[in-house]
Amino acid sequence: MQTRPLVGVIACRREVEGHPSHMVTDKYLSALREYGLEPVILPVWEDLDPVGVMPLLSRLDGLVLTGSYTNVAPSRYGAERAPENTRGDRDRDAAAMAWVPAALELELPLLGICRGFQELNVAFGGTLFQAVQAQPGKRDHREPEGDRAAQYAPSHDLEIRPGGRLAALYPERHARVNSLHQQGIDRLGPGLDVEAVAPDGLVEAISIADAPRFALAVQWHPEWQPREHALYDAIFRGFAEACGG
Ligand SMILES: N[C@@H](CCC(=O)NCCCC(=O)O)C(=O)O
Repeated sequence: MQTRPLVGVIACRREVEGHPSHMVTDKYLSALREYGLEPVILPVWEDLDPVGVMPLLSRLDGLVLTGSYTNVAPSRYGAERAPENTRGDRDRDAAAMAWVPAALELELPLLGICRGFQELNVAFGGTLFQAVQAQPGKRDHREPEGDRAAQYAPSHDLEIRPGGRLAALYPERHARVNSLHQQGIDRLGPGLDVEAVAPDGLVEAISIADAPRFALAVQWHPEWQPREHALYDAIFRGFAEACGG
C-alpha cells in the first residue's frame, strides 16, 4: 500500500479556550497535503528529552519549521530584547534548536518558513534584527493592512542567487513574494548560504551549504496558495520530491 511521506510540522504553544495548547494553522498542513505529503503536528516542550529527538525525527520523511507571531528569544543569539519584541515561545525555541542539528545529522529534508527561517539562522549561530523597519536603509517588512488576502499578497521583489539551491528549483532571477515579518537576519550563521535577497538587501532565503538533501528556509509564506504562485509551487514541489512524495 502506497503511504504518503510523513512530514513533521513544529507546533506553537498557544492558549485555546483557556487551555495550554500545541497549534499549527491549517495553511501549512493543507499545503503539505496538496503536494502529496502527510503532515503530523509535533508538540513542543521546553524540557524536551534530548535522548528522544533522534528517535522522533528518524521516523519522519521531512520536517517543517513554520511561521509564528512569536519570536525567537533574543537570548538565543546573545541580544537584549528590543522594545518592539513583545512575544516569545520558549517551548518552540527549545524544540527548534534541538531539531535543526538532528535533522541535519539524519539528512532529513528541512523546510523553514518565516519564523522557521529565523530559527535556522539562529541554530547555526546567526543573529536577528528584532525590528527590521528600525534599521537604516531597510523597509518595513510587516504585513500590509487589510484582510488575509491583502496581507498574504505579494508585496516586494525578490532577487534569487544564480546557481543556488533555490535557483535550482526556480530558474527565474526575480519574483515577488509576500511579507509578514518584523524580524529578519542580521548576521548569517556560519555554514548557511544566502539564496535570495529583498531590494533593501535583507536576506529572504537561505540554505544549509553542505546539506546533502533539501535544506531551504524562506522569510516569506509559500504555503499561502502555492498553486497560484510559480515560486511557491516550485518550493513545495521540490520539498515533496525530497521527502519521497
Ligand atoms: N514573528 C516573526 C516571524 C513572523 C512570522 O512567522 N509570521 C507568521 C504569521 C502567521 C503565519 O502565517 O503563520 C517576525 O515577526 O519576524
